Amino acid sequence: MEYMENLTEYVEKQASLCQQHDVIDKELYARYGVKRGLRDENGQGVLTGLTNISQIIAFKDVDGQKVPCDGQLLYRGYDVQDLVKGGKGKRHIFEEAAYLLLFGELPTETQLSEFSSVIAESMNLPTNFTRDVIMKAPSVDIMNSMTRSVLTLASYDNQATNLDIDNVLRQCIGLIGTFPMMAVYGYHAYNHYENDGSMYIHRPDKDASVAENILRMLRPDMKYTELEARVLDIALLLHMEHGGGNNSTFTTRVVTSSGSDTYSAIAAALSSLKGRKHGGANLQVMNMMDDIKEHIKDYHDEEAIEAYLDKLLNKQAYDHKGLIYGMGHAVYSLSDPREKVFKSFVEQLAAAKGRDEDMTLYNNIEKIAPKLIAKERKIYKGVSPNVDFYSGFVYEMLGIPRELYTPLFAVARIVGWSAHRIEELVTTDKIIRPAYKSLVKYREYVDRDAR
Ligand SMILES: CC(=O)SCCNC(=O)CCNC(=O)[C@H](O)C(C)(C)COP(=O)(O)OP(=O)(O)OC[C@H]1O[C@@H](n2cnc3c(N)ncnc32)[C@H](O)[C@@H]1OP(=O)(O)O
Ligand SMILES: O=C([O-])CC(=O)C(=O)O
Repeated sequence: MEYMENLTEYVEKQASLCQQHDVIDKELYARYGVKRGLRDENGQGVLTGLTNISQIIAFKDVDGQKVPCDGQLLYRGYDVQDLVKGGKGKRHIFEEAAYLLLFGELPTETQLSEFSSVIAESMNLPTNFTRDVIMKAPSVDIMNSMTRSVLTLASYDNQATNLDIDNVLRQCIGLIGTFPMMAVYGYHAYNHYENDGSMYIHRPDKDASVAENILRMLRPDMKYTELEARVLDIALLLHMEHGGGNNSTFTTRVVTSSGSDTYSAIAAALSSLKGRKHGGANLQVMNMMDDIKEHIKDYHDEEAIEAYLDKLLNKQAYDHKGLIYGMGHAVYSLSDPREKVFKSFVEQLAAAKGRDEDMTLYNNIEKIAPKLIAKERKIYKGVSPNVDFYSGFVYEMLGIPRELYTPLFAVARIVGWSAHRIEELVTTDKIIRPAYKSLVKYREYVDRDAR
């Protein structure tokens, strides 16, 4: 107790030194031509690599001018919206896109069936891993629990550091198969030990798809409807991949480039994804919506909604960070195509589940927030709702607990991380090491007794 009090006092005193010595005038970035966040104001990222895995389109060329356009996302050249349409009425949509991202081609029926079986067979953790690792020190933060599980899996792999492509592929497939278990079992352990809920550890069904198995392992009765599994399958497809530059994939590539092992690279990627400005935003959106609902009684009252959002931007509401979660994107301008797909079925789902009033609130935020952000921040490329805006609402309607929203993002994105790790190993083989302009001025050393 005394130690903690002393430490609190000490860090409060010392933190001001960090503030004083670590602040850098934003003007200097422009003066030295350094791009904050490695992007220019139009969202154009500093080029750091080449990739064949996916493409994000946010601008088009009109008479030699670069102009913002509706967003488009291509997985190995195929538009995700076409992948969603092509998967209509089918199972294994996630597995199909995973095959495409990992191996570069759409699978034939036989290839898909073989791959889906391999993934289902890979839903298999080492003996007692659930008891010894996942159930130990359970936490509300399932992303941390998954990270710990991933790092611990390395101890069970006698080829953990082998970087041969077949070995890395084996490890990646193993992680694609076990991520849903780490996430769902991690939740059940937390729910039991920290939340006084019941704990059930259902084994995955080898004949079920990844989406079906998530619902099966999550629910006490292991039951789900075809529609629920299909919606989750599509949600996973939409979250699988987003270029090499998104924070968690770039993390994967950076760690991979140093020659580190698969478990370490993926643990780092998980640590990145959970951040509130990246994959963690889906949880923040829902918590922010709770706060909005507490303060706004009439969801049709656009003036009241605007006033609340204005408070958010001015750090006077919710978490006082000045962000409207689920809005804005580092690259997209007019729209995020994934949000559009979500929206197309979220409306039907909301009507079926009697959530029309909530839908009205979402619609109004979607209409008002971009204009307000554009007014109060310097946005040069346009701002629109992103993939995280509706995903939490969809998961809520599927009865999925909030603790699993960001982990579900990881369950999908492990495929993109895997594809990029393999591409980095196959093709680049050069350590990533960008430069920082140093503002340091040389100082003569001062003896301790003379300071
Ligand atoms: C899966 C994903 O990762 S999708 C993104 C999920 N994240 C969120 O939803 C969190 C809310 N959104 C954001 O914080 C941002 O839009 C980000 C992090 C996604 C992108 O940020 P940036 O790359 O800085 O975007 P951009 O260059 O267009 O932003 C310009 C300015 O507007 C601000 N801005 C952008 N979006 C928002 C927002 N939703 N709320 C408040 N301010 C915003 C930025 O912070 C930036 O301010 P700054 O110049 O003072 O740093
Ligand atoms: O691309 C980004 O910066 C963030 C994003 O949408 C994703 O990773 O899906």
